[in-house]
Amino acid sequence: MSHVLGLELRREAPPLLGPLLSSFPHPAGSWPSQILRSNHGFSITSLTGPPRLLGAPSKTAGEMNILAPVRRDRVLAELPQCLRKEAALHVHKDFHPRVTCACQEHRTGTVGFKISKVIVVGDLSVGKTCLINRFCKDTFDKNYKATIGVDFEMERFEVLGVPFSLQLWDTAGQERFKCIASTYYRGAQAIIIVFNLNDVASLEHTRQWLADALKENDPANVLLFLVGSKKDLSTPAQYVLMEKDALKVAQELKAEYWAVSSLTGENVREFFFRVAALTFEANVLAELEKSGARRIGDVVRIHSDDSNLYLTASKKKPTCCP
Ligand SMILES: Nc1nc2c(ncn2[C@@H]2O[C@H](COP(=O)(O)OP(=O)(O)OP(=O)(O)O)[C@@H](O)[C@H]2O)c(=O)[nH]1
Ligand SMILES: [Mg+2]
Repeated sequence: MSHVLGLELRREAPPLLGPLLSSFPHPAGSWPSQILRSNHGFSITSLTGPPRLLGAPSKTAGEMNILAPVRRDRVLAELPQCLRKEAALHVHKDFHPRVTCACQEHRTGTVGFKISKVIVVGDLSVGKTCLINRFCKDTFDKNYKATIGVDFEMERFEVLGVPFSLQLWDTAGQERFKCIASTYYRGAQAIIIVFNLNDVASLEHTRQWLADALKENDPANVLLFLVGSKKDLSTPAQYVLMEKDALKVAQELKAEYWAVSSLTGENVREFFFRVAALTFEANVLAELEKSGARRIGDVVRIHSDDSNLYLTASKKKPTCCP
């Protein structure tokens, strides 16, 4: 047994734990992944005081319950549809045929063991924390408590019969905590940029939030979502006006547009299911491309066109199922 950075480690790891934890939350991709990539077969048995930075996530591995079974209401058998066709990552009715086929034939590689990182950014008080809490805990707090640095939630899904996990990173919108939060941007597979549907300045600022997040991530490998929050506070007429502007920004950013209310729950579940489904789809396509390239012993493409689904999903013909 050994202690590394406050983690009590034991050899004899269950085989699934390595890949699961290889993307465990960590500042700038450092500690747990290094431990678990060391091929010694470690497993985490308890946490004896991991390094606590100001603003670092408050949860421990035990609290995260990383191996929790998938809840019945997190099972996706079909592709959830976009909100607005004008600003969607793609508008296909079903999952990519290659993805469906791979899932049926159990050829999804390591996708079922991976945790995909999703970061949520946007101005202070736009409702990022409430959005995550509405989905993950089905709660809503009307009192504003600023997020200090970052926090995260884990959500387990089953997509087309394959387990799939999202790590939702809730970041601080307040300027003074921004530099802490931005150290957690790296390695995101999806970026959710939130603005307040009742505050046009927060929509304007989404460009800067995205630019900052993309400093740490390859634009070709992330899915973008632009989310208008607090829909319950707009009258229908106000909403229509704001939506017009928001759709333009979403098209400019190549992001999929959503409008939600964490107070009423409107569109919250639909939105996160869409995020899970599209992230899963991109992961499986990338995995298939990787294994295909390996099989023919040719060039391994690192950047999959399919992972950037905005308007490009129909570029390739499926090679397995019709
Ligand atoms: N009416 C209404 N209020 C909301 C909604 N979502 C959030 N709020 C309120 O807006 C305030 C800010 O919400 P938070 O979720 O804490 O905002 P945040 O974006 O996480 O803020 P920072 O952590 O400072 O970046 C709180 O008082 C919430 O109750 C919503 O959908 N409708
Ligand atoms: Mg917050």
